Amino acid sequence: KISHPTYCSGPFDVIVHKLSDVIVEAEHDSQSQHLLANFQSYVSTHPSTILVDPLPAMSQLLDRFTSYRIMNRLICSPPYLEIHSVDDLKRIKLVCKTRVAHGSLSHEMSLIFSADSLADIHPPCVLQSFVNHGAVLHKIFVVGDRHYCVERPSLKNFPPGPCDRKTIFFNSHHVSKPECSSDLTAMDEQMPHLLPPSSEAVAALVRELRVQLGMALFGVDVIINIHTHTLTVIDINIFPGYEGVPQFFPSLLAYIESLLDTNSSADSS
Ligand SMILES: Nc1ncnc2c1ncn2[C@@H]1O[C@H](COP(=O)(O)OP(=O)(O)OP(=O)(O)O)[C@@H](O)[C@H]1O
Ligand SMILES: [Mg+2]
Repeated sequence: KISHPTYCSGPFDVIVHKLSDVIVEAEHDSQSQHLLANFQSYVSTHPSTILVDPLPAMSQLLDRFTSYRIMNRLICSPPYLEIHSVDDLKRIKLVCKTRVAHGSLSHEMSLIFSADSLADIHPPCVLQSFVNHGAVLHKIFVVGDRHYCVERPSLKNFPPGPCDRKTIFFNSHHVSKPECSSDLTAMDEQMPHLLPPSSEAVAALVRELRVQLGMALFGVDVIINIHTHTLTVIDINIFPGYEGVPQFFPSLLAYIESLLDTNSSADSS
């Protein structure tokens, strides 16, 4: 619609958009490229229009190579696997995720249980250590300077030690959507419910991520390691579906108002 002259006329004070699909499609589709170019040119020729969120910042989250590097910078350590003995190669547990982080194919994942099974992966992809977390995912939804935490089902624990399991292929949306139930999320053993992450830790994480990403609307998926109780970020999402967050629209409006206030006081000074 943006390419239509009447939609471009504005003037707009603030633009909130969800162009993630278009950015992904623009890789191979000229109509999407055209739409993005029009959008960018509107933004460049209207510097007083506030854009939530800038396209380059969003693009970072569409590529797991980039977004996982940002995620890792938070704790300032490169990812590594400790391989103490040849036996360790038989007990690795990895989650394999596609490089592209958005769109239907991006949710096709696999769990790898041995070095031999690395033959099952389809690059480009990331391999992340699988962390036992008691099948509870904490989704944090960020809306400007506010954020909300929602609990969701998640992958169950897998016993430590060597195992000869074959690769498990799964679709992430079949394990962590609000109402979904799957064999992969049903815990076999009684697992004491871990405390949710502390609100201070979550607030600090969100603050840091907002700076690193330069974005206002995004989601962070965190789990709690059942062995170390460490808060662990496993994924960052572009403009997530804010279902389960009834405060989304009021918060978005409050955020937009605060942007406009800041803008008008900057104009008058
Ligand atoms: N490192 C990990 N350790 C344990 N479980 C993991 C790990 N990474 C992902 N998972 C499990 O896989 C699910 C999907 O992971 P992820 O959030 O990366 O996928 P996604 O397709 O981006 O999903 P969404 O769009 O809901 O964020 C998580 O909800 C969690 O249950
Ligand atoms: Mg995700």
